[in-house]
Amino acid sequence: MKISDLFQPVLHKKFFNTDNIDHVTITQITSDSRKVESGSLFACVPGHTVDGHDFAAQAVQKGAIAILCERQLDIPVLQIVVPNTSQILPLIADRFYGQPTRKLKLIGITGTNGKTTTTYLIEKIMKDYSLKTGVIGTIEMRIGDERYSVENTTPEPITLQESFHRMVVAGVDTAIIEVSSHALELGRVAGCDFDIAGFTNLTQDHLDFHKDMDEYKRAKAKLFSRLGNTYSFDKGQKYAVLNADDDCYEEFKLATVAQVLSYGIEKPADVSATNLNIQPEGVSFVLHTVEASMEVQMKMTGKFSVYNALTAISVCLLEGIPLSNIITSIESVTSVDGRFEKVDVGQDFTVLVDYAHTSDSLENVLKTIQEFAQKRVITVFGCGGDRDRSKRPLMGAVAREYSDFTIVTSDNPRTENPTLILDDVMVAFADAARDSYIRIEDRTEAIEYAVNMAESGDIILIAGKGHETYQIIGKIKSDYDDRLVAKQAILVKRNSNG
Ligand SMILES: CC(=O)N[C@H]1[C@@H](OP(=O)(O)OP(=O)(O)OC[C@H]2O[C@@H](n3ccc(=O)[nH]c3=O)[C@H](O)[C@@H]2O)O[C@H](CO)[C@@H](O)[C@@H]1O[C@H](C)C(=O)N[C@@H](C)C(=O)N[C@H](CCC(=O)O)C(=O)O
Ligand SMILES: Nc1ncnc2c1ncn2[C@@H]1O[C@H](COP(=O)(O)OP(=O)(O)OP(=O)(O)O)[C@@H](O)[C@H]1O
Ligand SMILES: N[C@H](CCC[C@H](N)C(=O)O)C(=O)O
Ligand SMILES: [Mg+2]
Repeated sequence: MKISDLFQPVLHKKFFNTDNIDHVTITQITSDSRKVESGSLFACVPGHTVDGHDFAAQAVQKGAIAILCERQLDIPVLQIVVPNTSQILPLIADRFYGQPTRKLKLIGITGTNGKTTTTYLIEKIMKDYSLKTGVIGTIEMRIGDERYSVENTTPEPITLQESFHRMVVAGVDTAIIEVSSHALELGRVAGCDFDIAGFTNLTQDHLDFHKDMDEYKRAKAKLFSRLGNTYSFDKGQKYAVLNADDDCYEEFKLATVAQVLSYGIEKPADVSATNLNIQPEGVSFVLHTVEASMEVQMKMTGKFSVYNALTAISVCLLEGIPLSNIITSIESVTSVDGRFEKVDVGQDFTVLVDYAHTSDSLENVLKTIQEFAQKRVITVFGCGGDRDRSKRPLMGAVAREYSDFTIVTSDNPRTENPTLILDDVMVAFADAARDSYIRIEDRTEAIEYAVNMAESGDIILIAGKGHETYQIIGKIKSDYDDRLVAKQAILVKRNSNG
């Protein structure tokens, strides 16, 4: 694409080291010098760890023919200087890839918990209705049935727009993406033309990145405040799907010019659920929409699953999918990878692996388990390193309150000292009965301990890593899967018991 076309709408730009930009054509945009190919535009982004400007010379050596930067650099190559590269990048990425989100229906789901599950439910309903879908989120990117790995829940803008472009080429009708608060704060989704924005809930997480809960909330609010008033009106009506039971409801409703469809269980809402019956094998409820009331029998369980279902049902109703089709699809979903996933090799106790990594999600999952637990609940969990420190004692307190026995262990310590992370969690156990908890830093040993102590009818919850297939210690990412470790521990226990 011609540089002159790419930058045509960008204000406050200055070109250096060129007499005429009309003939300069670039073949790729990247903000990572390691990914530069011949003919690239390299965008220098000041990051949290390093400054992309320091890699400009390297990028040119690798074949970059133009640099987008915030200050003129002493390198003899075409430079486009703008006040803030991070702000411009999403817009030119969108332009470079042919404004793909104007050619797709785009659904964004934000909130602290439930994004992955909700996007999965929406995908299932749409696929069953013969729509071609694309999904981007924590676990992976999917285009139709093809799966691709991702680095972030919401990728940086170039990868994001390139992914949408691939979806357009593949004939996708609707893209469904998880929109993280990091993405909203860092402007990763600024080039996206959302049609529907959905909100799950807001509870504490990521306070290492956001200054406080207010700032975290403001980041989430951006998805709704920008919906329908910043980018393009050509695709038709915009909708916000909001959780009437969440404290943010009124604020987000006021923040958006889009039409609001509300859902809820406690408060009156356009789409609501009553008569919840939570069982180990699923939850049933009566669904009410403006159209009808009907009984729904989900194979996923817990009140939180009903919330996720309500969000997905609301989004799909707005997309014009018949209610009966929606319900049939919702009822057919058994589980989402690593969410309340059973590890079953015929043992006489239950083992559940779940991605709960916040105090709210842990509480939801444990409360659900308590609804049907007959014997002891044994919880194995830890907290990630280089992440919100203040959630550690909160998760500890939740585990302590809702478990008969807690095993505190490691979960991706990253560059932090695992012992000190566990110390932060253990604050919650300062005055707990000595026989109600243990700390075992090594996660495999912790899981083995839980399996070995389990008796018939007990329930073990292994929380925090869910679908993850790795453990990050220091900067080393090694293969690790709670489900495989638990399976192995059960088999060893069985063999040693004869
Ligand atoms: C805090 C945060 O979001 N960090 C993201 C950010 O990293 P950073 O600011 O540290 O970047 P940096 O390493 O300083 O590099 C600055 C620039 O120099 C470039 N560079 C760097 C090195 C080099 O050799 N050459 C080079 O060109 C980099 O490509 C970058 O453009 O930019 C990187 C490149 O786009 C991201 O991969 C990285 O996400 C990291 C991996 C991360 O862990 N992010 C998490 C916190 C995150 O975003 N999480 C959310 C929510 C998760 C949830 O759902 O709960 C998510 O959406 O994933
Ligand atoms: N609606 C909900 N409310 C509260 N907790 C939930 C909800 N849905 C799921 N959970 C819990 O939160 C965990 C994470 O769910 P999910 O992966 O769907 O959320 P997410 O928002 O995508 O998380 P992340 O921010 O890590 O991407 C689940 O394993 C479950 O324990
Ligand atoms: N997307 C979340 C996942 C946390 C999962 C947990 N296993 C951890 O590593 O803390 C994050 O990066 O904060
Ligand atoms: Mg997710």
